[in-house]
Amino acid sequence: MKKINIAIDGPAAAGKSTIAKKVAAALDMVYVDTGAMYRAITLAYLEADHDDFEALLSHIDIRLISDNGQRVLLNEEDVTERIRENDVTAHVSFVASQAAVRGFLVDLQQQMTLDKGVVMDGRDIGTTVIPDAELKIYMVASVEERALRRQLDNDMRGISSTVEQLKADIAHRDHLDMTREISPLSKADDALVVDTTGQSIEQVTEKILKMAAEKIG
Ligand SMILES: Nc1ncnc2c1ncn2[C@@H]1O[C@H](COP(=O)(O)OP(=O)(O)O)[C@@H](O)[C@H]1O
Ligand SMILES: Nc1ccn([C@@H]2O[C@H](COP(=O)(O)OP(=O)(O)O)[C@@H](O)[C@H]2O)c(=O)n1
Repeated sequence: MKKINIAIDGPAAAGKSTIAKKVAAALDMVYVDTGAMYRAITLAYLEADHDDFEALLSHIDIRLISDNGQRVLLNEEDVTERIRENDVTAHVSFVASQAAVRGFLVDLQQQMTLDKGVVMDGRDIGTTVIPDAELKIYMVASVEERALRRQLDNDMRGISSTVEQLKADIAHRDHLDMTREISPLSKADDALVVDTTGQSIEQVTEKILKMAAEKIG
C-alpha cells in the first residue's frame, strides 16, 4: 500500500476538519488541522497585546496531540477549546496574513508531512504546504449552510452567535483569506472540488475515501 499525503483546503466551515478527521481515522493516517495552529498564535497575540510578531513567535511553542481528533498546546497549556471563541475568530485572518507567522507555521507543517501519511486541512495546503500531495481536495458549501453548521457548533460549545451574524463574519473572513498577499486561499490547479452542500458527513467521507483509494492503489 502506497503512503500518501492528502491536502484539504477551502473556505470557513465547509467541513474540512470534520471530514479530514474521519478520513485520517479510516486510513490510519495522521490528522493535522492547521487552522488551529493559526488560532493558537492569534490567542498568543491577543494575550501579548502588541504586534511585534517576530518577538511573539520567539516565545511560542505549539504542539499538536492526536486524541480522537487533535488537541492544541500553546506553551504547554491546552487551548483546544479556548481558540474557538469569538475574539480569536475575529482576529485570526489578520494574524494569518503576517509573513512571519506564515513562515513559522508553514515550516512546522512541512516537517510534519515529510514521512507522508498525513491528512492536513487549511487554506494553503495544496498550493504551498504540500504542493506535491498525492490527493488535493478543495471543499466548498453554500455560505447559508456553512453559517447554519457553525451555529450548531457554537451552540454545542456554548459560544454566543446568530446565523445572520455568522453568515456575515464567514463571508468577511473568506474575503480576507482569499485576498491576502501571501498564499491566499485558492484552489490548486490539480485539486478536486467537493461541494458538501446538502450532503451528509458520511456521503462526503465515502467520496473522499474512494478518491484516496485510487491514489493508494
Ligand atoms: N456534509 C458535511 N461535511 C462536513 N461537515 C458537515 C457536513 N454536514 C454537516 N457538517 C457539520 O459542519 C460543521 C463543519 O465544520 P468544520 O469541519 O469545522 O469545517 P471547517 O474545518 O471547514 O471549518 C461540523 O459541525 C460538521 O458536523
Ligand atoms: N492553512 C491555513 C489554515 C488557516 N488559516 C487561517 O486561520 C483561520 C482559521 O482557520 P480554521 O480552519 O480554524 O477556520 P474555520 O473554518 O474552522 O473557522 C482562517 O480563516 C485563515 O485566516 C490560514 O491562513 N492558513
